Amino acid sequence: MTTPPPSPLIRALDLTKVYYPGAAVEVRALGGVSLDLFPGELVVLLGASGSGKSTLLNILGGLDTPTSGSLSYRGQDLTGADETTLTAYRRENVGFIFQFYNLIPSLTARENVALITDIADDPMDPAEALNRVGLSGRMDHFPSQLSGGEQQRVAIARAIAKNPDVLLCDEPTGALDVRTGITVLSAIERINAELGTLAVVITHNVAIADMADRVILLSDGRITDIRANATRRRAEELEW
Ligand SMILES: Nc1ncnc2c1ncn2[C@@H]1O[C@H](COP(=O)(O)OP(=O)(O)OP(=O)(O)O)[C@@H](O)[C@H]1O
Repeated sequence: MTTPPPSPLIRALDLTKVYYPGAAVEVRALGGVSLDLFPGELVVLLGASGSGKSTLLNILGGLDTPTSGSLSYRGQDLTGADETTLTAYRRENVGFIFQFYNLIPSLTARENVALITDIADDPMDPAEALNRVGLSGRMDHFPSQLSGGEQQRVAIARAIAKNPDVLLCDEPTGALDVRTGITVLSAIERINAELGTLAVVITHNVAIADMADRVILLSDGRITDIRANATRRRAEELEW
């Protein structure tokens, strides 16, 4: 008897995205992307600047809608969903991390995380979320009292505190030096391992691809290769 393949958590079929930034100007950011993402995997989305990585991630997370194609989450079709449905999808299932941390300067690390846990259905304690990213000793610090890497880890704690199934990370180390970037990638790796959160990490840094289960290469709005790493390198071992 053969084991049936696992069901994808997110399925994207033939996604296109066309922007019209000015009269008679058309930018085709995605040219037909099909992709299955599975529970618990760590995926790196690799591509040059302008290849469509952020556009794809934003559509996968319900922050943006495709021009054509379809998107489903756990078999629920989200294509053409209204803003209320997409907001519920994001709020219940998706944590986002961006290059810049977007923390509220007048709130402590714990309070920044609590902003989310206060409105989530089944959140973890803010202290637990901060502990999971190695910041148990920094809970009552304000963002200005934290390093860039620590601020990004607060942002990760905020993203995971609502127990999402999906963590979407857009250039999470883009503003950080190598050493600090690695502490941030280690935190993402730990969340993926301990909570089984599907993690998708956008980067243009080839070295980061080694920490993934699968690497998806994007070029000119199309997937040009999907490869599985036979073994994953630990974030701690990465160099660039
Ligand atoms: N709101 C928009 N209006 C017009 N064009 C856009 C818009 N957003 C993105 N684009 C264009 O779509 C293409 C893909 O952009 P996207 O930001 O997805 O690429 P990226 O791979 O994430 O790039 P980077 O690594 O530089 O962030 C680019 O040519 C970009 O200029």
